[in-house]
Amino acid sequence: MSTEKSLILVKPDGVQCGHIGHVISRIENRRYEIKALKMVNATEEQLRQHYSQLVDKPYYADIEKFMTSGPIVAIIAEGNEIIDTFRKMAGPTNPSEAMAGTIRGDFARAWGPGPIKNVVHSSDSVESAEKEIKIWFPERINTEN
Ligand SMILES: Nc1ncnc2c1ncn2[C@@H]1O[C@H](COP(=O)(O)OP(=O)(O)OP(=O)(O)O)[C@@H](O)[C@H]1O
Repeated sequence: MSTEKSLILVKPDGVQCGHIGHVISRIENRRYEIKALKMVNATEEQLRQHYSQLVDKPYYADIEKFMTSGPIVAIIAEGNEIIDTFRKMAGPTNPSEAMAGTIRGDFARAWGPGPIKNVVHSSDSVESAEKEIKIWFPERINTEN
């Protein structure tokens, strides 16, 4: 048993299409605990930190444009092995590959021009979660609680 925190973002497409509640329900139905939650407008600096492995990719400008196209909801959720499990619950990065029953399979618009719009982000490791919680919740002094 390994209790972990994950940083989950409801991306601008998820907010605009009315899926905040759906994402929260998926978290709560799985009996994960929501430790913090807020709506924010992402800054370019936050995104450069969050997507530091992708800033050199040709599609980074698309990511930035998409992620600043509207508010996002940032959530810290905690639970047993939440990191791997929630990524399975979200489905693959490309929503056209995501099965029904996953968040992206159920709520993302699978095809269309422009950047991949896939409703949610969630941390991919304990280290990423710690880094991402600091980016999106800098006001939290003690991330242990
Ligand atoms: N080939 C691509 N073309 C356009 N956008 C992409 C591409 N690959 C990834 N992205 C965008 O960059 C984001 C981060 O990609 P990453 O490979 O980290 O996938 P992920 O971990 O499933 O997504 P996220 O980090 O947002 O949860 C994706 O969610 C998507 O919006």
